[in-house]
Amino acid sequence: MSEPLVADPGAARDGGPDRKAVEVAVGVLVRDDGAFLLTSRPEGKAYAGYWEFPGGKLEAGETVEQALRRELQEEIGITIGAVTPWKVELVDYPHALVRLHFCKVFEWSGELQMREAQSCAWEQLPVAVQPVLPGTVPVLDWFAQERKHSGATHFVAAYAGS
Ligand SMILES: Nc1nc2c([nH]c(=O)n2[C@@H]2O[C@H](COP(=O)(O)OP(=O)(O)OP(=O)(O)O)[C@@H](O)[C@H]2O)c(=O)[nH]1
Repeated sequence: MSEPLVADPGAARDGGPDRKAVEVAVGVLVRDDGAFLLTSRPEGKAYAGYWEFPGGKLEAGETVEQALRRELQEEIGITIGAVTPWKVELVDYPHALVRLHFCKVFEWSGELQMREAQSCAWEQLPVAVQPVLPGTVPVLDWFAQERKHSGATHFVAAYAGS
C-alpha cells in the first residue's frame, strides 16, 4: 500500500500542523453611492503601504462582529451599525495563514479618522489605488460579480527595477 501523501488532510488544508489560521474581521463599508472604503496598511506592519479593507485580528473570546466594532473604532474612529456577514476566505501568506471574515457595513457614525496614519480612499471599480493586498483582490471580484462589472477590477504596478 502506498504512503498517504498527506497524514492529516485537514492540517494540510490549513497550511500544515503548525500553522493555525489567524481569524480576522474585515469591514467592507459601502456608501449609498456604492463606493467602498479602502485603507492603506500602516508602516511597520507586514505589507505596509498595500491597500486593504479595514479590520484586524480577533482577540480571545471575541466574535467577528465584536472584533470588527473594536477594530473600526480603534483604527478609523467610527462606530458601526449593523454588520452583515458576506464571505469567508482563507489566505496563506508567507508571514501568516489568515481566515478573513468579510462583513458589509452600510451604517456608521462619526467622522473617519486615520488613527494609525493610514491613508483612505472611497473607491469604485476599477479601484484606482495600488498596490492592492492579495487577500483583497477576491473581494473586488465579488463586487464585480454583484455589480456586473467587466474588465479589470484593479491595476498592478509595473516593475520599476532596473
Ligand atoms: N485588515 C485586513 N487584513 C487583511 C485583509 N486582507 C488580508 O489578507 N489581510 C490580512 O489579515 C491580517 C490582519 O492583520 P492586521 O495586522 O491588519 O490586524 P491587527 O490590526 O489586529 O494587527 P496587529 O496585531 O499587528 O496590530 C494580516 O495578515 C493581513 O495581511 C484586508 O482586506 N483587511
